[in-house]
Amino acid sequence: MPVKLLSHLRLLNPLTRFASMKSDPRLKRSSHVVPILSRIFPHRLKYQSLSTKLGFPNSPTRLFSTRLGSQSEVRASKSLIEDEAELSDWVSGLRSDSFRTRLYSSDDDKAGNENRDGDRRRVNNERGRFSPGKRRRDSDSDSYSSMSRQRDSDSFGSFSRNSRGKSRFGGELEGKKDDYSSSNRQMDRDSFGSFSRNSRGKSRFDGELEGKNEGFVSRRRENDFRGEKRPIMSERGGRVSEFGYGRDRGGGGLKKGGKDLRRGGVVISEEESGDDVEEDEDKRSMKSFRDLISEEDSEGEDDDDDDDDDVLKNASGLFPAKKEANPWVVPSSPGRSDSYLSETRFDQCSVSSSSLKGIKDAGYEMMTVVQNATLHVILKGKDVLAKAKTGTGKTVAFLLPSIEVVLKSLPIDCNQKRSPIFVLVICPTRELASQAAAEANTLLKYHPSIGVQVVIGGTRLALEQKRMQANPCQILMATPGRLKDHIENTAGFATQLMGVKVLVLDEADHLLDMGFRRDIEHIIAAVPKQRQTLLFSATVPEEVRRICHIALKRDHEFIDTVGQGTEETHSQVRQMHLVAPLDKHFSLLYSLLKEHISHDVDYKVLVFCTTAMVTRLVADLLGKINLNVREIHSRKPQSYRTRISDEFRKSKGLILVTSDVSARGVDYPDVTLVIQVGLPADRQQYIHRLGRTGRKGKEGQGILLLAPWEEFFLSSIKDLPITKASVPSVDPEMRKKVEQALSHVEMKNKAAAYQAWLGYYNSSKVVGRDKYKLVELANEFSQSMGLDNPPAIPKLVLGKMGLKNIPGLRSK
Ligand SMILES: Nc1ncnc2c1ncn2[C@@H]1O[C@H](COP(=O)(O)OP(=O)(O)OP(=O)(O)O)[C@@H](O)[C@H]1O
Repeated sequence: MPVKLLSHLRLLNPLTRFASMKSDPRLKRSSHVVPILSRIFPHRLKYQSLSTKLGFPNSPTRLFSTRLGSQSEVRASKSLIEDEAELSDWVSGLRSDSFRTRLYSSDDDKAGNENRDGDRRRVNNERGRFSPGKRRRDSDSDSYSSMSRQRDSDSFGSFSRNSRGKSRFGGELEGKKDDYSSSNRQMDRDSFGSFSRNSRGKSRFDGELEGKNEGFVSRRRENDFRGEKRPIMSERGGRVSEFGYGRDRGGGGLKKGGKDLRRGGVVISEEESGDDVEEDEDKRSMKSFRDLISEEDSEGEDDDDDDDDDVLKNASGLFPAKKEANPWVVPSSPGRSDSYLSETRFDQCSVSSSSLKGIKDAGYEMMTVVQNATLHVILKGKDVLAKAKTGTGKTVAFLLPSIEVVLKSLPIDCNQKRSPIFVLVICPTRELASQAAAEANTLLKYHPSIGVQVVIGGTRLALEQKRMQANPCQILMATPGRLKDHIENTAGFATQLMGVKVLVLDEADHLLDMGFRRDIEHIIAAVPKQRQTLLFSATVPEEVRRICHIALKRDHEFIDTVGQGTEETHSQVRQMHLVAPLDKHFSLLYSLLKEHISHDVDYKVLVFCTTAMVTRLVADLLGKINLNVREIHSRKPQSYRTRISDEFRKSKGLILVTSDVSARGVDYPDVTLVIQVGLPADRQQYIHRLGRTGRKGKEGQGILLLAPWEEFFLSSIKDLPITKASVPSVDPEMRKKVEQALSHVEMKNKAAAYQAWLGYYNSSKVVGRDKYKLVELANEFSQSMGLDNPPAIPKLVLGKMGLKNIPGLRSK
C-alpha cells in the first residue's frame, strides 16, 4: 500500500531531473551564477535512482516621543525594587563608564554624554494607549487587522487571554480587538510554559521609584550612534575586510541605503540612510493582513471522485519496491550536511573562557555560519540585523556576545541585588522565550553570577513578579505583551530596564510587523537609547529593511548569511505542494501520514493547520484513526502545551498537529516531515513552518496541501525549490476510515472549526473579498467534515465578520 501511493507523487518540474547534483554551498556563495545552478541542482537525492525514475525532486528616522511625567510613573502595590534611586545612579554610572568604555570608542563616549537624558527615559504610560491591565482586553471587534495578528498565535483561534479575570469570548473570531497590540498579546498567551533561571539565591533590589517625573522627549536621531565606525565593514572602496569579507556590490545587496560586502555567502551592509523610511501604515496594514490570509478552499466534494482510487489499486508496479526508494520518506537517522557550520572553532574566538567551557559542554565545537559572521561585529558593539536560515544557530549567535557584554558590565564588586537587566531578549512566543532561556542557561553554566529570567505570561503577573524578586537577573527573555505588563505594573521594573545594554529582537521581522509594532515601540522607549540592538530572523522582507530603524541605529550592519538570489530554505529539505479539492484533504492527509509512518518508525511529523479550532478538529480526527497524535494550540492550557511540547521534543513516532504557535523558532530535533494544510499566512510563515525540519543540516521533507483556489499562494514562493506533485489517490478503505472517524468527532468541535475556518478565510484579502463565494467555500469545508448543513453561527459573530444576510449561512 505505501508503495502504491508513491506513484502519484510524480513531480512535474523537469529541472528536478538534475537533482542528483549536489550544490556546494561554498560555490554558491562565491558566485551569483551558482545560485541559479543550485536551483537547478538543488540537492543530491538520497534515493537517487528512484527519484530520477519518478522525476522527483530531491531533493526615516523614526521619532519617538516619550513624554515622561507623572503619568509615566508605574506603580504597583508591591515594589520589586525599593531603592530605585540608588539603582538608577548605579546604572547611570555604569552606562557612562564601564560599559561605554568597553564597547565604544571615545566618540561614543562623547555622544553618550550628549545623550544622557536618553538613558533616563521611562515608559510613556499614556493611558489611552498603554493603559495597564485594561488595554486591549476587551473583545469588541473582529477587524481584519486583529485577525491578522491573531494568526500568529492561532489565527482565528481563540482570544483566550485575560489572566485578570476578564471574560473571554467563546467564539474563535471573537475577542479580537481593533488594536493591533491586543492580538500580539495573544501570541504570548499562545506560547508555552515559563522558564526561570537564576536560582542562585540572588536577592532583589528593593526600592521606591524616583525621578520619574522628568519629562522629556526621546528621539531617535540620525547620527545618534555612539559606536565606532567600522572602517572595514563600512568601507566604500570595496577592499577586503580584516574579517575576510570581500565586497560584492553586484551581488544584489541593498537596493538603497546600504552598501554590501559579501563573501562566503555573507552579505554585510552598512545602512547609510534612514530618512527614506517612509511609514506607510496603510500599506503595512494590508501586508499584515495579507499574512493572515490563509485560506483553503473547497470544492468538490464528490465522494465519487474515486478516479484516483483505481490508480492506487493498479499502481504497485509503478512504485519502487524498496521502501528506501520512497521519496516521501525521510530516513530514521536523517542524513546531515555540515554546510551550516563555518570553519571557525569557538575556541578561536575572543570570548571568555567560562563561555567557552559552556559551549564545549553543550557539544558545540565549530561555529555556525551565522555565529561566525556576526560574533566579531556584535562584540565590537555594532547594531546588527542578521538573516540566517532556520535551524542554523541564531540563538547562540546573539546570546554568546550578549553574555560577554554582561560580563564586562558587571562590576567586580557586583552586588547582584542591585544588578539591573543588561540584556533584554524579545521573542514573539512564550516558547521561544523559554527556549532562548534554556539555551542561555547552557551557555551560562560556568557563569554563576549571571542570571536569566523569563517573563512570558501564561501565569499571573504577580507570580512572575515574585519570581523576579526572588531571583534577579541580568538577562531577561520576554514576550512583548507580558513585558509591557511588567513595565506598566511592576514597580521598579522600568528602572531595571534602564540598565539594558543589549536589546535583541528574535524573529525580528515578525516583531516589527504591524501586529507587534506598537508593543515593540513601547518597549524600545523603555530601554536606554544608548544600547546595542540585534535583530535576527530567517526572513527579512524588504519592508523590514525599510523600517528596522525603529530599533536599529542608522549605521547598523545587515549580515545576510543567505544572500540575495539564494533560496531561503534548505536544499536538503524536499518541498512539494499538492493541490486537491477540499473534500479530499482529510483523506489525503491521512494517506500522506500513513505513507510516511510506514517507512519510518522514527517519524516525527508536524501538521500545521490554519486556526486553533481546525487544529483541534484535525487532531481529533487523526486520533480517532488511531494515529499517534498530539495537538498544540492557543486554546489549550499552558501547562498542557508545555507538557506536549516537551513530549514532542523528546519523542519519535509522534505526530504533532499544531497551529502557528509552533511556526517560528521552535527547535524540535529530528522532525522528519512538515505538512502544511491550507494556506500559510504568508511566504515568511511558510518558510518558518518548513524550517521546523531540516535543522542543523539534517534532511527533511515538507508538503503543502492546498485547494485549487489556493494555488495563488504558490506565486509568493515560486523562487523556492518547491515542486508540484501529483495528487496521491486514496483507497476506499482509507476514505471510509476517515469518514467514520469524522462521524465520531464531536459536533461542537466541527462547529467551532467551521466558524474558525470561515473567520480565517474571511480575513483573506483574496478569498474574503467575495463573501458569497467565501460562504460557499466554508460550506464545502463543512461538508468535508461530514455535515449536511453548516453549523449555525451566532448573529453577533456574523455581524462582526460582515457576513450578515449572506445566503448559505445559518445564524443563531
Ligand atoms: N555551533 C553549533 N554547533 C552545533 N549545534 C548548534 C550550534 N549552535 C547552535 N546549535 C544548535 O542548533 C539548533 C538550532 O539552533 P537555533 O534554534 O538557535 O536555530 P535558529 O537559527 O534560531 O532557528 P529558527 O530560525 O528556526 O529560529 C539548536 O538545537 C542549537 O542548540
